[in-house]
Formats: sequence, C-alpha cells, structure tokens
Amino acid sequence: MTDTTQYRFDDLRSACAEDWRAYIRHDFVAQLADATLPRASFEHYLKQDYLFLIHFARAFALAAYKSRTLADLRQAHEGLKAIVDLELGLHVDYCQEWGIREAELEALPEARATMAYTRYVLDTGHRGDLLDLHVALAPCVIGYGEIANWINQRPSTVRGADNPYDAWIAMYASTEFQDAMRAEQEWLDARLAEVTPARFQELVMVFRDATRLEIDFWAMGLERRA
Ligand SMILES: Cc1ncc(CO)c(N)n1
Repeated sequence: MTDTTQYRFDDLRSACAEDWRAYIRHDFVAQLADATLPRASFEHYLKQDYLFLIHFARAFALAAYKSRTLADLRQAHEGLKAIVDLELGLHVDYCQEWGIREAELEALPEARATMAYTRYVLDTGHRGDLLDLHVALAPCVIGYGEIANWINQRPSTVRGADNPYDAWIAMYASTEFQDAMRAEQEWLDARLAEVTPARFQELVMVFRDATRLEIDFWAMGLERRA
C-alpha cells in the first residue's frame, strides 16, 4: 500500500478557510488598524491577554513535558523562555503605558472566552500528543503574525503616532515574532508530512476549534464581555 499524501500547514488553513478568514480579518483587527477601535475594548483585550499569556506559557511547559527528543525539549524550553522572559515582561510594560498596573493584572477576573480558549489548548495537549498541542497553538503563533501582515498591507491602516495601537502592530510585525511564526510553520510542515488522512482530519478539528476560540477572544475584547 502506498500513501503519498503529504500534508502541510497550508492544508490545515485551507480546510478551515472561512473560520480562518473570520479570525484574521475580524472587526477588532480592522478597527485596530483603522484606529477606530474603542480604547475600552482594547484595554479589556489587553488585560485578558495577560491571563492568556500566562496559560500560553503553561502550554509550552506542557510541550516540554510531552517531548520525546532533545530537539523538541529545547524548542519548548525556548518558547517558554520567550513568553516568560520577553513577551510577558513587554506586556506588563505595555499595560503600564495604558494605565493598567501589574497589581490590577494580578487581580483580574478571567473572562469566559479566555478560560475557554486557554483550557481548550491545555486539554488538547493533555489528551493528545505534541502535534495535537502544536496544532492547537498554531492559530496563536501563526495567526497573529498573519494578522500583522494583513494590517500592514491594508491601504486604510493608520500608521505612526496617529494610531494608538501602532506599537501593538509593530510587535507582531517584528522580525522576532515573524521568525517564531515561520519556525512554527516549518515544524508543523515536517510533522504533518507524516500523518495519515484520518489523523489529518482529527487535526483539522483541533485547528478549527482553536481558530473559532480566537474569534471569540476578539469578540470578547470588542464587546467587553466578562
Ligand atoms: C489571544 C491571543 N492569541 C495569540 C497571541 C499571540 O501570542 C496573543 N498574544 N493572544
């Protein structure tokens, strides 16, 4: 029996094209790019994203635990370090610029959309293997890079000091983030090349669920849902 199907990350994205598009081009993103997003919506999003990032770091710790090879262990370790030492630090500083103090972040009640998304990723990782976990994380890592690129190629995007969200866009358009996005895509391409069609369909479900939970995260921010 020969099965020559070789899947790639692009196949996951195409299998969920409608949900993926709704996530990348969400109203929250378009309004952020046009500088019309209400500040209160952005602040609500920023606060919940602090909680998101803490669980995101835990997901990389779970990836370390799930690793079978030194290469995978190192990769999970690098991811965990990047979030704890870099991204969370930047996030706390950035929140400060928006008048949100660290003490307030620590005392935040978690919105249901934050809970749903982060716990879904962790549960998927516990239930499955390292590939399930990475597929559940792909909408975060790859999606935000793609969102920054989409924002930057829109003619109506407001740039520089006229857009209060300019630093946010710059962060996800940065070489560091774009490199992390490419590395994640390469890792997924290599692993997906080896899966069977039945396994690929399972992974499509995980990718679609995670993408839809990212959509809910934007809606939570936009509508300031608790
Ligand atoms: C909800 C969410 N998804 C993805 C990212 C990118 O790390 C983020 N900061 N927050």
